Amino acid sequence: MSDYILEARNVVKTYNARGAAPVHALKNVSLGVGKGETVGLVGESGSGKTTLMRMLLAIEQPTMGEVLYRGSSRNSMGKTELKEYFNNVTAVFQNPFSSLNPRRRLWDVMTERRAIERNAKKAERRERAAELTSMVGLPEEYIDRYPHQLSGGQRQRIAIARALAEDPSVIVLDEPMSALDVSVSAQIANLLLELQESYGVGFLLIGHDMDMIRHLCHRVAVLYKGDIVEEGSVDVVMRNPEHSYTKLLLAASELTSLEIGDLSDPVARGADFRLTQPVPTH
Ligand SMILES: Nc1ncnc2c1ncn2[C@@H]1O[C@H](COP(=O)(O)OP(=O)(O)OP(=O)(O)O)[C@@H](O)[C@H]1O
Repeated sequence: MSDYILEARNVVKTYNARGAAPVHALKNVSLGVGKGETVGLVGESGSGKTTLMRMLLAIEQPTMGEVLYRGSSRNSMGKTELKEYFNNVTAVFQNPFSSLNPRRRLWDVMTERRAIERNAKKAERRERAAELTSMVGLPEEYIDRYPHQLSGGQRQRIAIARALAEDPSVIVLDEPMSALDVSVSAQIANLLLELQESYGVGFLLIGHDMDMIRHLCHRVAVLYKGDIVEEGSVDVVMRNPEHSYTKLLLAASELTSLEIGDLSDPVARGADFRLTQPVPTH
């Protein structure tokens, strides 16, 4: 048995639309995330990243192969195991402007699952929401706000807080910084590092930004036309990329670093912005 908390094993996904040729979105993909580990998943548009994410979150079923949580196949899970899987494998999506229900206050947004799964009452939910808000570096009073009263970075913090609500083992992050500007992205990256250090949560980080992947990930996998063409520790892959697409991504990131500054620069990374510091401005 592997040590992965969440794992895709030999996953194939083919989309068949009537009258069109089948789309082989995932050909035979195996990828796992261990406890407290951050795995980067990179690949060009259409390579299958979202499809793999949907399989791992059990939003869709693979055509072949399986998804396992703590070694149990999703297909053979009973009701209790499924509940544990859904509480333990959560997600943060790309766009914090569309992923939070605009008609609900933040305490309600963050603890919805607690209400459904545990029939938790309002007082308990508000208490948990206040804890979560401070875990992600926002003032507790924010729980009574609506999403539109927050900046993009603050909304993404709330989306992360919502994903943390039931103490998950793995969070799948789908390009969580892509709608944010560089300095806010750097602050969110620091928050992820701190959350991992404090709570041992594993991350699957989907993205294109090789600087961010280098900064946050232990391992990286490169998806290309539905296959993982390269996988390994970030250091090895970045220093010695083998596949031409990996080389291309790295070359592109070198160009952007020249334009926007290097993330290894502590100021550009927002390193002075820690959870222990006062209220964030973004
Ligand atoms: N429901 C679907 N029906 C048919 N084809 C689909 C469906 N979902 C995805 N595809 C196809 O599967 C392939 C992989 O798509 P996917 O969205 O997983 O790529 P991606 O790497 O996430 O791309 P992007 O970075 O643009 O989001 C694409 O060719 C896409 O058109």
